[in-house]
Amino acid sequence: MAATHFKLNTGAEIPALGFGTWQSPKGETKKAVAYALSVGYTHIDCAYCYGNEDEVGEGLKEAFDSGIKREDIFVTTKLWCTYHSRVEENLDKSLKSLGLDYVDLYLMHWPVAMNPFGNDERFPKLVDGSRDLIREHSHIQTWKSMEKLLATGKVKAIGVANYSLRYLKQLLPEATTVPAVNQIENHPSLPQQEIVDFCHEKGIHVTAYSPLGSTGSPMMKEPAVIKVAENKGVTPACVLLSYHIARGNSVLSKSITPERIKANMQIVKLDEGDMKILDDYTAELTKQGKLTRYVYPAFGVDFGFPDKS
Ligand SMILES: NC(=O)C1=CN([C@@H]2O[C@H](COP(=O)(O)OP(=O)(O)OC[C@H]3O[C@@H](n4cnc5c(N)ncnc54)[C@H](OP(=O)(O)O)[C@@H]3O)[C@@H](O)[C@H]2O)C=CC1
Ligand SMILES: O=C[C@H](O)[C@@H](O)[C@@H](O)[C@H](O)C(=O)O
Repeated sequence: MAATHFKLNTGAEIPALGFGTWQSPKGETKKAVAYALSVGYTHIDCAYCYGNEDEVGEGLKEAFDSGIKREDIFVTTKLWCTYHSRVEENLDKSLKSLGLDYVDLYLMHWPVAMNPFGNDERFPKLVDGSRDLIREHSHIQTWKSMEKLLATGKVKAIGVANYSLRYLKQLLPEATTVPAVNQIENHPSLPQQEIVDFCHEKGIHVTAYSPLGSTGSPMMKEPAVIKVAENKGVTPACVLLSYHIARGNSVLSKSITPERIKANMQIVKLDEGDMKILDDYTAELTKQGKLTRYVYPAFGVDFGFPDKS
């Protein structure tokens, strides 16, 4: 059987499969979250910048009212870039919207600070249309503020997201607390094996995001994925989600469609032969210089990912 949980460096367990909420629209998010929890998801991934945490909170409330216990659900949310100098304030806003008094995991969403006093609360821009960044506020400074949250009891663990090898190597020598998690884009078109290996070596759990290739699930059409799905008699989505668990990582999938939410709970154990087909596909893309990153917001920052540097 495939793993259902992984242990974090805090000793807590993170469910291997999580439910994503990015781009879940207003009017749909509460239903999607409540449905996901009702069919057995135990891990919900949120973020302040998704602008829908109030509806996620309503979905959580519906689940708690139905008898699901808070301690049985793993909730992650993320510090947004305009709050790098006001970390606890951003956490408090998320907790209020979510209707919770703690989250299981609090992540730095991107290792770059944006202007807290700019022309937009979440996405401030300069007159030339570029993002209004505070380049002199380093991600290490932000991490030090996040470390202080542990004593408040409002977060059970802290971690990072979108950290490349370069950024991890800058952070770790300065960190008092090793991040519990690095949440990164991951799928056979972008396995980021060097980051995964480094994180595993340092006791940092990896969570894969956009496993289906994000909006429109483009990864489901890849012939290698379809081949493994046919061999195993499962769906391409099942292969794409199971791939991470076989690599020792948790995975987040998002949907607002009830049938898909339920179908995405199917995880199977991929064997060496299945993984070889997917790894060969990655090797071929690498050879052709065709690795694909689907999520790369226009910060105008070199985050140190080799495919984007
Ligand atoms: N830390 C970070 O910076 C990031 C974190 N994340 C997190 O990871 C989560 C997952 O990643 P996300 O980018 O949303 O993308 P996913 O790879 O989960 O793909 C979501 C898309 O696939 C569709 N879909 C879902 N299941 C199926 C299925 N079984 N068959 C066909 N289509 C399907 C969804 O459609 P529909 O909803 O219409 O059903 C949606 O269009 C996010 O929601 C977020 O929580 C994601 C990106 C960045
Ligand atoms: O979590 C999902 C993504 O990182 C998302 O939060 C960003 O892409 C954001 O929309 C942005 O434009 O910076």
